[in-house]
Amino acid sequence: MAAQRLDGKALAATMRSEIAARVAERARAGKRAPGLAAVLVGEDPASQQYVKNKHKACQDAGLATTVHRLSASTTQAELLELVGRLNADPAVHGILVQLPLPKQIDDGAIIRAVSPNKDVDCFHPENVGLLMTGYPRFYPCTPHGVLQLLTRNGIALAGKEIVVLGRSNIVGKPVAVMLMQKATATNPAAGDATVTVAHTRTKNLADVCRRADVLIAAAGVPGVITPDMVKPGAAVVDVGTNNVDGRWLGDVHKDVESVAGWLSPVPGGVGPMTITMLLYNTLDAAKQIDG
Ligand SMILES: Nc1nc2c(c(=O)[nH]1)N[C@@H](CN(C=O)c1ccc(C(=O)N[C@@H](CCC(=O)O)C(=O)O)cc1)CN2
Ligand SMILES: [Mg+2]
Repeated sequence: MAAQRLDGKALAATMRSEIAARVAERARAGKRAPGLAAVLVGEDPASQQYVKNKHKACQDAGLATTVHRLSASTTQAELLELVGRLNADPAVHGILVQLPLPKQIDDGAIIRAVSPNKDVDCFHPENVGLLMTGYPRFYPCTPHGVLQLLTRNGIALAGKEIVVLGRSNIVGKPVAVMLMQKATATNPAAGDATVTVAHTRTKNLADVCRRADVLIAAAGVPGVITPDMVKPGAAVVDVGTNNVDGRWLGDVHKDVESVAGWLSPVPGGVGPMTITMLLYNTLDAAKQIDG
């Protein structure tokens, strides 16, 4: 039997209208619109598309959004100067600097320069520390999108065996932390699950993955998860967005569809949820800053 679809496009549409309703409510109460400043350095086509999609999603939900486009030859000092101005601007509640940055710029220096109160990507070490200790200021967008996609489709996580394939700072590490943490009133997006992180040096990868009730594929390698690596009936979340010859391919091989119980598609799974959780964080930042 074919796996049930974890439809990120549909859930994103539902959640974006929920966010739009809350933004409209704030406007009726005389509050300023949550403001997102997106910074794009260079001409990478995928990054341009992601920023365009983020900008449009913000506009559609009633957020105030500006895109700052800088040339590929921008210096680190120039970018730091822009980030400093955005940190000081009261109309800006959230700042996102699209990654990757050109090689002359140290990503870490820019991430650390964004005010932690406006860090809607949740990349700043202060926010990573808060997340790690169970007192999140924000949740990182892709990991939060993965949790929402599972829980809002009725997939319970507490006590489950979850395998995360990938250990990046943006996805693998934070999603593993969120999935293993205890859910509390101040940390609701937590899985209470038993989590294993697998990566390029993992021995017997297929055996490890086959233990999973929930498998999160975030390796960045097209088709790396094959049917023999999946427990029949497992929920499989594909975080891979690999552009191969102009087509979007996930990390999960198409034949997994006949083994998994649930499967998120690429495109239309985690990607739209990542953008939605950015809107969620920008609204949250506005609440934290303006009340
Ligand atoms: N500052 C950030 N940089 C990057 C992040 C991030 O969260 N913050 N994540 C990735 C890229 N990313 C968001 O920026 C992202 C990737 C993919 C998608 C998406 O919607 N993908 C589509 C397929 C592509 C398409 O149709 O355009 C999908 O899966 O349906 C959204 C956001 C690295 N950089
Ligand atoms: Mg760099």
